[in-house]
Amino acid sequence: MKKIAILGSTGSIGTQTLDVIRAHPQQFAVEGIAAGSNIDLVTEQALEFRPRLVSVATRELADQLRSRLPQEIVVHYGDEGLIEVAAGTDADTVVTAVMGSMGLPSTLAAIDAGKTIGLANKETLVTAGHIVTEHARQKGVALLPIDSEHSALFQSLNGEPRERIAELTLTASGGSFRDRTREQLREVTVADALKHPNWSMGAKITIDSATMANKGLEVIEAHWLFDMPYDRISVVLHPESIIHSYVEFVDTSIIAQLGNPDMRVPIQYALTYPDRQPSPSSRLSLAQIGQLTFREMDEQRFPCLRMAFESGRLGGTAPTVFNAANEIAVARFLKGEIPFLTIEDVIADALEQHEVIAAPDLETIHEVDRLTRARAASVFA
Ligand SMILES: NC(=O)C1=CN([C@@H]2O[C@H](COP(=O)(O)OP(=O)(O)OC[C@H]3O[C@@H](n4cnc5c(N)ncnc54)[C@H](OP(=O)(O)O)[C@@H]3O)[C@@H](O)[C@H]2O)C=CC1
Ligand SMILES: CC(=O)[C@@H](O)[C@H](O)COP(=O)(O)O
Ligand SMILES: [Mn+2]
Repeated sequence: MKKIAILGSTGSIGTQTLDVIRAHPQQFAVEGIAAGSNIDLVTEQALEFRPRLVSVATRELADQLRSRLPQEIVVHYGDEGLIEVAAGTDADTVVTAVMGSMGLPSTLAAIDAGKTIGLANKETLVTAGHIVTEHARQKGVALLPIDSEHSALFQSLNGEPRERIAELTLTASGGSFRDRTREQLREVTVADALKHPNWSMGAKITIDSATMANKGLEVIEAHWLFDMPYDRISVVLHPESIIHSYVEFVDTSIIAQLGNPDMRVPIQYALTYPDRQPSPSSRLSLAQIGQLTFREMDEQRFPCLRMAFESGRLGGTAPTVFNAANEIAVARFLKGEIPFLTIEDVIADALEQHEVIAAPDLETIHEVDRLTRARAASVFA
């Protein structure tokens, strides 16, 4: 029986991870779950899966939760609680499914405790990729991708050595506004932006898909996960989200992973790896789909992707700034404080004013993240 802890159990990835576990009760047990403030759902989850540890965002929520749960389930809260669920249980695998670089300390704690990581929280790798991968290397811990594109690349690579790889290509759906002109983007609403054509996901990543920042974060994520230089990572528009990404090898062969857009498949693969198990996901019929389409990526149309590539190539603290500015800009857009196109202005402003620091330590990353957030919160008000 594999023991699992989930950071962000009440979110889109967290609930789908529990769906996978529910479908395989003989194979998985839940050791710990951490959530933010959805107290009703986390109560239900704790009563159903009986983890040893549960954590929520605040002391008040923890007090409420304790009164709803049997005594043997220990309830923690706050940043320490999240770290306790990441590192303080007997879990073999920790699924990192909180949103944003707030997931960095708990991901590092899980790695340092020797846990296999099912990595959904891409922002941790973007903000501190060299530190996360170095901790994993030193501890001999696997970072198993959950992000659909990276799971596809991981499956397509199938352990082939780096020198046989010519290029990694990430597919991009184009998000909610893929067929709108930049002029039309001036008027879009939050409700429009939250309508992703293919995937049902949390709000922040859905906006990232619409700005193409998601693909930018994923390029940097691929760089760190697969130790690949940026000039051997590319992005192609693929509106159907059926080919989840592909690898071209040096002999020109291309190997791809395909499937209906359903996150339970990559989540399950990270939990069962290297095994495969039946999935409740619907089977893909290419004959029914008829055709798959592809388009060249236009970096003028999607400047967030260009800025992500630039940040990745600059390295050091540049991706930290890209990520922090994006997180704040998206939160402001979701609150109705700034228009959609200002998201990219906030990121561009943050990158322009930042002097990149090479090989930053953790303290420097935290400080750059903090300063970037402070500026991004008030610029273009
Ligand atoms: N959704 C998807 O299909 C995909 C997501 N990802 C990545 O996975 C990550 C999660 O995304 P997604 O599931 O969509 O996000 P959601 O917004 O749906 O979920 C975020 C989770 O984090 C929890 N959380 C918030 N604050 C805290 C806190 N202080 N302590 C502990 N937990 C907290 C939330 O709890 P609560 O709701 O209780 O407040 C919720 O469980 C992101 O990094 C995203 O980029 C990657 C690929 C696909
Ligand atoms: C499901 C998943 O992995 C998301 O990151 C998804 O890739 C978003 O799709 P696009 O960013 O391609 O719109
Ligand atoms: Mn993805």
